[in-house]
Amino acid sequence: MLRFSTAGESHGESLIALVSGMPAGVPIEQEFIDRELWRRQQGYGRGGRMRIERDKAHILSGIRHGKTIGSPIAMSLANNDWKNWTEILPVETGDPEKHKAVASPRPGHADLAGALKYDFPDARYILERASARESAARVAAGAIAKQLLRSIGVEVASHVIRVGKAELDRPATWEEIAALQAKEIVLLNCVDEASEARMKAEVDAVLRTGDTIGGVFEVVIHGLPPGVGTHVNWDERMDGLLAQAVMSLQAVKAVEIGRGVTAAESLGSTVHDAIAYEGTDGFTKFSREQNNAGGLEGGISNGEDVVVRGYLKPISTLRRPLGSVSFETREPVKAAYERSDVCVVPAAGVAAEAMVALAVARLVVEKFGGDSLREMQRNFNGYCEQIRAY
Ligand SMILES: Cc1cc2nc3c(=O)[nH]c(=O)nc-3n(C[C@H](O)[C@H](O)[C@H](O)COP(=O)(O)O)c2cc1C
Ligand SMILES: C=C(O[C@@H]1CC(C(=O)O)=C[C@@H](OP(=O)(O)O)[C@H]1O)C(=O)O
Repeated sequence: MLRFSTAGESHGESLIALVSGMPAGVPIEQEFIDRELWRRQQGYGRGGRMRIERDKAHILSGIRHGKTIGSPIAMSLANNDWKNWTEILPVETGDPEKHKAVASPRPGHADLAGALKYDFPDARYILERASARESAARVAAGAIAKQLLRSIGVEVASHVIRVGKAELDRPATWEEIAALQAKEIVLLNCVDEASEARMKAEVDAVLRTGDTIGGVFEVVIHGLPPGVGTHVNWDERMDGLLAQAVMSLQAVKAVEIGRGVTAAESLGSTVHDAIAYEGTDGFTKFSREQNNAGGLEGGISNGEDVVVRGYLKPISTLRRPLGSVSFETREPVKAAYERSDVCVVPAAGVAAEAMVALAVARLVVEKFGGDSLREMQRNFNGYCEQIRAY
């Protein structure tokens, strides 16, 4: 089974990503992993920390001569900011005078719930792990999954469709979304310049007022054949697995598959994607004129693009903080503020691509099996032949 986990705290020495269950023989480009890490660091509205970090994956195991060898893949990512925290957060017993307490919990962050749960007098050790710094390790792991998917022609990409009240005002094509991944400057990762300008204005407004803003990103999986995922068990449905994968990202508060949200207020006759048999150059001759289902029916891919949206709440650390209570005195105080991002929708979209790629790669490995890439590709090609001849 393809699995992954991460370790590391925001201001610790490094992050770790561990991916196991990858078939042997998958070509892995270091440059691609680092490019994905770079993409996650972009976006208009990020805070001072992104000027300190230059994320790069250091491969520790599982890859030799540019290919996976079937053993677990371990990668480390250095935190450049660590050197500024070695005295404040030493591994060995430290000087209590140097401890930098987070003594007034931030509404919306993990501070209060975490301090209560783990029995800490302040929230420092909670935010260290709750921080979305961890999503960098997910992106390194996701870059491995993406390279596996690429070897059977499956691509994953994302774009931003909303920042605050500014919305992308037209549908985006796969080609436009895919082209965004190659862009050198990522403002708000939007396919439409005029919409992006309106999104930027939303960020500028909160930068002025000391507030923060959320939004919506969309992840698209392109080139997946029908039949991945299953209806037979609740915990094997692809829609459920994608929802969990994306919802687990920091600040994501809702996940939508296809037109899931507006479908709830629409009629069946307009929502469902009528089936035709037109002889296209797809996996089969069955086709659809629209894709409101977002490529999934019964938790199974249906051959259309799989479309997953993630809804982000506004960032919880505010330059103009909300009311809180001091852990020490129990008196009303303003919530803690050191520095913060104000908008992370593009970055969250890149992290969600990684989560989606990992979830789909797991299902692909389950379906097509394979200790080696050649074995997996043979099974994949045989299956494609079978559904073509259906
Ligand atoms: C890429 C990214 C960057 C983030 N940066 C910040 C930040 O600078 N400040 C902050 O308070 N929250 C930030 N967050 C959100 C918090 O990590 C998140 O709200 C917190 O861990 C609580 O989890 P929850 O919102 O999922 O409940 C970021 C989230 C993402 C995805
Ligand atoms: C470090 C990253 O994001 C961090 C996520 C984050 C949070 O609370 O989630 C808080 C900020 O950290 P700091 O307090 O050190 O500025 C962000 O910069 C990153 O995305 O790589």
